[in-house]
Amino acid sequence: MPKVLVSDKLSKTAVQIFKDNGVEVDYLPDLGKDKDKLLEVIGQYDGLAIRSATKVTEKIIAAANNLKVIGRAGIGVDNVDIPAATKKGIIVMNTPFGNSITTAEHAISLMLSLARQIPEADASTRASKWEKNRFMGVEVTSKVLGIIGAGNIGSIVADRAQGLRMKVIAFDPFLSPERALDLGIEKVELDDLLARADFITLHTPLTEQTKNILSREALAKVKDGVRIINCARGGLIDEAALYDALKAGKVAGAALDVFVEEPAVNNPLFELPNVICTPHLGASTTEAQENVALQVAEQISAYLMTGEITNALNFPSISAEEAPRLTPYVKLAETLGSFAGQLTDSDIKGIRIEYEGTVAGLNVRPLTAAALTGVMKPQLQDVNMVSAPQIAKDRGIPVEVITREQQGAYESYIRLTVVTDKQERGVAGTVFANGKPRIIQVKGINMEAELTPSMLYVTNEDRPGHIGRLGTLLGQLGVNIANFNLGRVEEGGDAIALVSIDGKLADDQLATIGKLEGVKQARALRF
Ligand SMILES: NC(=O)C1=CN([C@@H]2O[C@H](COP(=O)(O)OP(=O)(O)OC[C@H]3O[C@@H](n4cnc5c(N)ncnc54)[C@H](O)[C@@H]3O)[C@@H](O)[C@H]2O)C=CC1
Ligand SMILES: O=C(O)C(=O)COP(=O)(O)O
Repeated sequence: MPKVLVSDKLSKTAVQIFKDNGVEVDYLPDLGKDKDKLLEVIGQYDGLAIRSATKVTEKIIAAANNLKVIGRAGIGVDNVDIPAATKKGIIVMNTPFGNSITTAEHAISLMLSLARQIPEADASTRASKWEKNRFMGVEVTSKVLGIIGAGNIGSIVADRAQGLRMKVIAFDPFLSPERALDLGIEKVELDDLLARADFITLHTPLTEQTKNILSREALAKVKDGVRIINCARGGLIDEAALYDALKAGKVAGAALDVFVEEPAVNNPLFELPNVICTPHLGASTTEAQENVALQVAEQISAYLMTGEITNALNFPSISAEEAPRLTPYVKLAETLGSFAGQLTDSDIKGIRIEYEGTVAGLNVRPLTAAALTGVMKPQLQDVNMVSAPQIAKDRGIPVEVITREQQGAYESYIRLTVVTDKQERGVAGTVFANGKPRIIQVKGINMEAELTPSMLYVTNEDRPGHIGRLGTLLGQLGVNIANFNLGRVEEGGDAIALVSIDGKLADDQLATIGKLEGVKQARALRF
């Protein structure tokens, strides 16, 4: 039974869902904050469910020897080292929609709180000061709201702001003009947004491009008296520059749910009266926490129990309907890759994968990942479908994928070609009705062979007596033949024998076969 650790404060709904799906679960919501303890125990788990408090660093991933999936009950995954997880073959998934309404509502709440100085007015009233004249606010109706990042949350904010009769403009290089039209917002450049917005709200992930998007220079360009809301990620604003702009009155107020350092303690911004702070509460409503906990537990369970992949950030999705249809082709692709990989001794210069017939109409990305896994496994034991495409990329191996939906002699087939300095070696296969992969061609030579756990691959010249000699020699070596498959280019030309044998061939047996008259090459293959 797979075992999952919940190391952050997720709704307990998640625990029940794991149990209902036959997954063992340890619910230790404070463990994520203790990185030494996490390091100690992570090796026991197949799955890890987190929010933002657990930092899944390269060190944690290195120790996570059984981990197959990390599920983020929420959106931002900047607390997970995704490249390290990918290299170790661990799927990283999130729940991209479960808390977006809640977070958008938090942004709107903060905007209105800023406009009317509600936290300060509340504190003053409780202190029995009744400072009616001190708290003069601003209306939001007809004001310009500048949204940086009009994705899931940004577009909900736009919708709610339009309900408040605001004019919404947005800077987002990936926002299409059609989508902007749909949302009823004006797509603008960043400088334009800075110059025009009365309120600016940030809704991008933290990336190399968005880090300090509100830099000192950007803050110098804002409209005097702008109010800024950040419910996305701390590093989007240069906090020191914001401090100066608030002090100087250039920025009239800022409402921050997220900070460069979290938990935020003794942050200089706390000293300023025109700043409202919340402790990363954007996603904290009962509804959102139920949504994300339920969703992440379902997603993690589905992956561990059936191979279904949803909302993975480092692997293409595989739906519940697709998973069973893809399974035999995943096996075929990996087998073809393994066949070619075991025969490849020199540096790989390129890999070509052709899908023809029905298979070409399926989701071929997981199949390509499986083929690459097969090719690399003989050299890298730990490679899997998640890590293989990244490893190929890191090694500069170009991977070409060709799909042709029209059917040929077979309803579906896959051909994989590995290109090295010395040669191009192609191997093709199909899946028969029993779901088992079959080899149908090796190096352009047609044959039909089922792949069994232990096989002998022999290339030779097509000469009379060869089969007899090979069979006799195998008998003398005490090797039992389970199946014998043959193919040749033409009479007297290059030929191949693919022999299923019982047990494993020893090195000296293989060397003896290699010396047999007419044999060009003899290799032992394992599947
Ligand atoms: N405070 C909290 O508790 C929560 C914070 N968040 C954070 O909110 C942020 C937004 O989340 P979603 O809307 O779900 O993400 P999303 O991926 O749907 O939208 C992000 C948008 O940012 C845009 N973008 C990317 N690079 C950009 C750039 N250089 N300049 C301008 N726009 C850029 C993208 O095109 C996309 O439209 C994330 O950082 C997420 O972690 C999400 C939930 C809760
Ligand atoms: O979903 C996100 O990106 C969030 O920032 C929410 O964080 P949390 O789960 O509340 O720690």
